[in-house]
Formats: sequence, C-alpha cells, structure tokens
Amino acid sequence: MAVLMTSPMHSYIEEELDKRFNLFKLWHFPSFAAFAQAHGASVRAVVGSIKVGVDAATIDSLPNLEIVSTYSVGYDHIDLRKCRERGIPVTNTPNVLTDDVADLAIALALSLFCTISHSPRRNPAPHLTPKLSGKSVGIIGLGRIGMAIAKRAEAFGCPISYHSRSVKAESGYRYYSNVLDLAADSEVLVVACTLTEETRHIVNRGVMDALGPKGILINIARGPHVDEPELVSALTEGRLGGAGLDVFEKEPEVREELLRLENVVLTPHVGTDTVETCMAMGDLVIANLEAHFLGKPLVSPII
Ligand SMILES: O=CC(=O)O
Repeated sequence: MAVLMTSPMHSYIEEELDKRFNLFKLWHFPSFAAFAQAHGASVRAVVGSIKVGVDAATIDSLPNLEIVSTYSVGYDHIDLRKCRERGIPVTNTPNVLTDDVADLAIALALSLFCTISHSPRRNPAPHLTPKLSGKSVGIIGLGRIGMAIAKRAEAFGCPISYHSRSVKAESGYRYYSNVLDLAADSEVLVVACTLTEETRHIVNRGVMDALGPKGILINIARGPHVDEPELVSALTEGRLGGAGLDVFEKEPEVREELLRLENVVLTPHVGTDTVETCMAMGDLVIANLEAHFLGKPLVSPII
C-alpha cells in the first residue's frame, strides 16, 4: 500500500507509517514531477502537512489516490474542492492538539505582558510592565481551541468575549457579531478561527486601531488572518501595543521588520510541537488511514 508524505514531520509518524505502508517521502525526490512519473500511479494515500499541502495539481497527478490525511487540525492547505470532485475523503487531527495551541496563546500573552523573553536586552533600567491577570480577552473563533484559550484566560481572572460565525450561548461568554466592536472592547485579542476566504485579513487596520495602543494581538491560527504590512505599521507607529505571533502570512518567511520590533514575540509555527501531541497526531493520522483501508468509518473526517 503506497503512502506519500509531503514533508518531514516528527520521526515517530515517519517510523510508524514506514512500519505499515510502502512509504514515499517526497523530499527524497528531486521534484514532485519526478516522483509522480516514477510512482504516482501507485499512491493510494497522501499524508500532508502545513508545510507542504495537497493542491489540485498533486491530486491530479495521483490517479489512484483514495484518501488525504493531514497531520494538522487546519486544512486550508488541502484542495477540498478537488477532493470532493474526485470523491476523496480528507481527515485531520483535531482535539489532540487543542491544549498545546491554547497553552502557546497564553504563553505568548504572558511573554508580552511580562516581557519575559527579552527583558534583559531591552531594559537595563527598572521597567514596569502591564499585568495579564484581569485583562479583557477577546477571542476570534470560539471552536475547540478558542474555548480552551478562554478557559485558561478565565483562570487569570480575564473577562472573556468572542466573535464567531454563530452564538455559543452555552459558553456564557459575551458575543460580538463584529470583530471591530470585539477589538474595541478587548485588551488582548486572540485569533483562533479557521482560515477561509471570509476570515482572511479579519484583523485589518481598523481592527488593530480599535484594539489600540495598549492592546495586544495574539495569533496562533494562520498568518493570513492578519494584514501583516498593516500590523508592522500599527506596531511601529504605536497604534497597537504589541503582538505575539506563531504564524505568518508567507511562512516560513518572517518579515524583517517583525524580527526587529521590540513589542513583538515570535515563535516559528510551533503550536503543536510537543512530543506528546506530535505522537498523538501521528496516531490519529494512522488510525484514519487504517480505518479507510479496512473499510471502517474514518476517525476524524473533514469530508
Ligand atoms: O497549524 C497547525 C495545525 O493546523 O495543526
């Protein structure tokens, strides 16, 4: 059974896939075209990642492709339209990574408020920072990850508000039907929604200005949610207080200006990169592939 991995992942998933399948690692080939010509017809499953997704051209080059399983919760890098057209199911890795991503959101906020990551180089003189506890937190997207962030922020005594496609009355948090109002009433704005055409640049200049010079933006979702040139201007001009970013508009590139700014804390898209979570994600990818090949219901299907 031939399975194609699109990019290097954690060694655990590579080893476990290798034990069960005839595993092809795309990065061992000079190009996708070279791979497809030699082995494309044998591939029955693709394991994609946020680094190298699965686009229409890839799907078209694999005539016997039966399933796409992404080693991620997000699936904006998979051409779902094409998969639907070909009747190819797609699975992702929800739930198992929720805690880690929520932990990172809080870590970025704490790092900014307490200037943990760069206080020695920045402040030779005593310097007071704002506290995180009690700050109003606005969350864009109250799904699994948004909710986990809310629970953690609640433990810091932070009042929680949110914006999402639908009202989640059971959460007990304050709902805003538009992001601008949410930002205006928040001291920390966290992006935790799925990337779609509707949510691309959901954090635009107006939202940054509404968040204001003391406001902190945290993005642990996807880079294109935020208009990055506008973010750089807002941070440089002091219209926005700070930003904690795990994701960037054109990964793996990071804008030079962001690297230089002092009111910014950056991590290189590592929201799910703990040993335990990477192993659990690997297990879920494999469970989906095995279910598919045994004709059983998929564990975590998207389509
Ligand atoms: O970004 C990480 C993921 O989507 O799992």
